[in-house]
Amino acid sequence: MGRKAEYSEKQKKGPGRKARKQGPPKFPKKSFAPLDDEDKRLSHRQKQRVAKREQKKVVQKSKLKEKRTHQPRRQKEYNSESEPEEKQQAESSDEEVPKLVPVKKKNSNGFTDDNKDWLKLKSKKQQNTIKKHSDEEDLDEEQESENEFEADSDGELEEKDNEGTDGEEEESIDDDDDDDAQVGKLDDLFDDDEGNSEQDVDSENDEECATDDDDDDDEDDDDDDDDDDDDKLPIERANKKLKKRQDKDAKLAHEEMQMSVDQAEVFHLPEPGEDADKELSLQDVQQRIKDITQVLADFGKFREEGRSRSEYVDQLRQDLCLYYSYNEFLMSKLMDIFKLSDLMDYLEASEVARPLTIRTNSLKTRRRDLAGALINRGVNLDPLGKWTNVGLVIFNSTVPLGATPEYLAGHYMVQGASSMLPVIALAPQENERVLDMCSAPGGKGSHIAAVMKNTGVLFANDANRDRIKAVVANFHRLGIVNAVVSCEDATKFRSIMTGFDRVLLDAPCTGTGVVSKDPSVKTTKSEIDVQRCYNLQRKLLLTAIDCVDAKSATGGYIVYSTCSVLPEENEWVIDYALKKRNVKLVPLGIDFGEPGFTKFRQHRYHPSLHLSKRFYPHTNNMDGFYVAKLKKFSNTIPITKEEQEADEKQLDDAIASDQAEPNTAADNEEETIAPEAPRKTLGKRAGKPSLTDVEQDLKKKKLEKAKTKYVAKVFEKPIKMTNKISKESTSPVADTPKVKKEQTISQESPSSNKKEKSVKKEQQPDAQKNGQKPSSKAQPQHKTKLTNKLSQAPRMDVDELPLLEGKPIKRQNKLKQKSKQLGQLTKSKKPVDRKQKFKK
Ligand SMILES: C[S@@+](CC[C@H](N)C(=O)[O-])C[C@H]1O[C@@H](n2cnc3c(N)ncnc32)[C@H](O)[C@@H]1O
Repeated sequence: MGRKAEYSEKQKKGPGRKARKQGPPKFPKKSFAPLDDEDKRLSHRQKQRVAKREQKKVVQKSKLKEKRTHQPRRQKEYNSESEPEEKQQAESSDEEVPKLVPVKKKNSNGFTDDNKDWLKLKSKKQQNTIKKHSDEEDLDEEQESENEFEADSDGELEEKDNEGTDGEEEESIDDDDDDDAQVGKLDDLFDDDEGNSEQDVDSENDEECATDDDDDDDEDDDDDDDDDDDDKLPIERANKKLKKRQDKDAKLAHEEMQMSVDQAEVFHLPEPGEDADKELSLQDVQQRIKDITQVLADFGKFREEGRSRSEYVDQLRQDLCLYYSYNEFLMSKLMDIFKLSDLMDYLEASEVARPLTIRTNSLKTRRRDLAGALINRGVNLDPLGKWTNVGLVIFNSTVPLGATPEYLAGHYMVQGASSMLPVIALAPQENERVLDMCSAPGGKGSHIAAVMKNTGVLFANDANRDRIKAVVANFHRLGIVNAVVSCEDATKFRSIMTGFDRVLLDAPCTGTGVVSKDPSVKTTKSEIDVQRCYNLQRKLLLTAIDCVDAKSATGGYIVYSTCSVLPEENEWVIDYALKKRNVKLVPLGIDFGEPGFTKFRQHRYHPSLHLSKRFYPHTNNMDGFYVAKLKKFSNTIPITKEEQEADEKQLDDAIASDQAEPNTAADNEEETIAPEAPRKTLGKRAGKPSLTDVEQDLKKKKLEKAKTKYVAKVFEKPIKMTNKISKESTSPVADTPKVKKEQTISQESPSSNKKEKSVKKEQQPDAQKNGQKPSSKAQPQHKTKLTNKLSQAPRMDVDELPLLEGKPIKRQNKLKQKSKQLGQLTKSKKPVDRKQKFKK
């Protein structure tokens, strides 16, 4: 492109020149113009280089020829020592060039290329001595490569040289077969270039030395590589060099990592009692949990010398208890159930509340309509999952879900996702006879009735008289009309009614699966609680099986469920029933959840137990739950009547002893449940997954204790009201605690303080409390009567009253009412004169 420069004389300027085509560009003469012939004269040094290059090319061509024509001769010539002579000959005649081939055959390391694979120099010294022999040759080669380098920088020259030699090369190649020529040419170039590349290789080695001065191991390899490099093109050499460097870097990085791993600080497991000396923060504990987890993950690698696995596990258990506020018993159980990684996930998930879910009451509305109505009220919701067509998950709401018009109209039930699973597994049919053995507060029972479309008969039973009220209330609200509600001890139900198509046993349990809802489970459960539940559950399950008719046309199924994750309350119970009755496990018809255990520690269960399912908060985002479905295939009992009676007796004894056993729960409850007393459990919120029986007992005890305290405060005060009141009151020892008690009361219920004071004045002293014999029998009887009345009064625990009915608000008022009633009751009995006497 562009115009050609013209170096002739300037054109004369004249008229009309602007209209003419613009002339070629003009340069100052000879500034950028090509050199004339006289200017092409080479300097002395350049001429030398050109001569050298010519000479080299001739040598290369001769070598090429020699290779192809005298291949066998090579070996001989390699051994030849007459290099200088041969070199001279090669310079003198092209025909004699083949004889010169040995010049390049012996490489700088002193052995032939053919042997280089197995020969290696032992030391650099040896290498140097061998090098000396080829010094002369090397000098030449160095000179050549230097020339080449200079020529590279002198582009024009090189181009010219190549042009000059191309013809010759082509000629020599034409002599041979084309393919051979190509292959041969390349091979030979690689063979012959040893001298040429010497300088490059040296410089390369220098570089490497600079970077890896102390890398002696690599030295030999490098030397070997040098030989190869001699045969390579510059770009190949550069590539190889780069690769070599990368390999070295990778090797170094690996070594460094290995060193850092080896030198990594070994986690120090604290000695027993070491923690007592220092103050541990929660972060420290958390870090230690992480460290121990890491050690246990690769015990062989990270363990501290002389420490056993059990020591680490013990420390981990302690730390987990501390961090997540569990007692050691429950933490040990969980550590047995879950793998370490799963355990962490489970514990973490249990710290977080599960999503709030509701179940559409299909007797009154459709899920779509309900969702629309609630969305209009500012509820953000979604269908719960594909597995249910009635569940909705609530993300957030601007209105309380237990007080919406839809709730009050019975369009939905607030119910945990896991609570829907047992009914899905039970799959009740229309017009069947179904028994819900432990029904209160009626979450699953109402679900059953809805699935049955209010047809057939649902028997909803619960042993707890108070809780059964919640069942009635919920059934009314939800429009259930096919239910018979009973309040019986379900263990005796086989003598009440049998022949059911299906039975649901949502058994009382320890509630270890619902710690996110009730964190007290973490610290209150003990071995005895588990044992107690296990015994009751076994008895209830055998009864449930006995109540089912194996010949039912549509059913013959029993579903067993708990909100516990302990195998003792789940797989153990089912395994027991499989042995004692003609039942088999069948699939639940739920396609998620973990399979039930077929073995747990040293225990082995029936293989079909994998058909039962476990649901976990960390895997299913629902409360820990267990569901098993049994099919009764025969109404006969596979054990003899004696065995059956023996089993019954054994279970009864176990249950009785469990009840007599003092509660070892961490709250130091002193009271025990009377064996003959019905296992009255305290209320739960409607729709909330059920609390365990044991837990309910615990709550009951707490509540009763609180109430007893309250009553005692009211009725103990009259202790001071004896005739010796004035004497006693003067005694500082006797007075002090009483004053304290009064203060406590006034703090707790200021409104009733006056009445209490007046009661105190009138009441006779509690002789037993004072260590004296009671003066009259009537007084304790009266007290007992009132206490019993109180204990029979509806429980005031928040959980007892269905949250969704908004009753908890009344709790305080009820207490006040009760105190008022008591006050009035005692007031009416006050003799006036005593009051006046006291005033004086
Ligand atoms: C897990 S809850 C049932 C929850 C219920 N299925 C629901 O979905 O709302 C266990 C129930 O078993 C009851 N229960 C405990 N022992 C019982 C017994 N021997 N007979 C009948 N019911 C009993 C408790 O009162 C408690 O309400």
